[in-house]
Amino acid sequence: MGRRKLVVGNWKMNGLRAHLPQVAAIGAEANTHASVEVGLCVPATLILSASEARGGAFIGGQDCHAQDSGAHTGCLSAAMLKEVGATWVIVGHSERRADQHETDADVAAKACAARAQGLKVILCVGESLDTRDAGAALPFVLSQLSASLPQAAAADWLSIAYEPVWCIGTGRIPTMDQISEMHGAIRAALVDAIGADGAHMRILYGGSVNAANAADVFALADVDGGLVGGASLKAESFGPIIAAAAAAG
Ligand SMILES: O=C[C@H](O)COP(=O)(O)O
Repeated sequence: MGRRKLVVGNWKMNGLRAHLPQVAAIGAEANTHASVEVGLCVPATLILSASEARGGAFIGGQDCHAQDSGAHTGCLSAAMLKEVGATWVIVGHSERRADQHETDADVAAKACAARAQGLKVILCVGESLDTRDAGAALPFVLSQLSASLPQAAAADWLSIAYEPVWCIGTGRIPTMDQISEMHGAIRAALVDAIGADGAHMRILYGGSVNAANAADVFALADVDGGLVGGASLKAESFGPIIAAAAAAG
């Protein structure tokens, strides 16, 4: 469907100013693979300086509040992220769903708030190991997707990341058949929910993506790139993942 590969690093709660040379190196890597859209979602404290060092990569935040402003101590609005240089934001990461008890409705509201500020959004979904082992991964993820999908969802500003919780930071990934099955089901659900534009929306795989498995994952039909945690912290590990996306076309 002509979907451009999208590879995004999520630095989570990692990175100080001393790590900015890695942003520059990854940005330079992005420039050598123009067929791939590359981004880094860094800690909010680094967004401004990372935006100045970003090269060919975009800079994003890792969460935003659903409100534009107000009495929400410690929270950041989409407008605040945008003001310091973010052009994308992740919402609904499983770590926030677990640690901050974010609901599907919260996630949908955050996505809408980001969209209202002109930010592009990566919306995360994914099942736990218990759910996978119970044979309920597909209905769980599709239900989560349906309930988290924001109003006016469209491929030009929204991407979906399928991140099985049991694969995040564990070194485990699903089988290629399991990834294909889930991404195909998400694709069908998107077309069902928003119509033909659902065929253009990018669906990323996330969870222990590394240089050794990226080529196989990115070659799958409905995998349009990756959301990468640990391996995105350094150009030497993220660069080969970007290159694998470029090779997969
Ligand atoms: O947002 C990224 C994911 O949680 C994946 O993290 P990971 O690549 O360290 O497993």
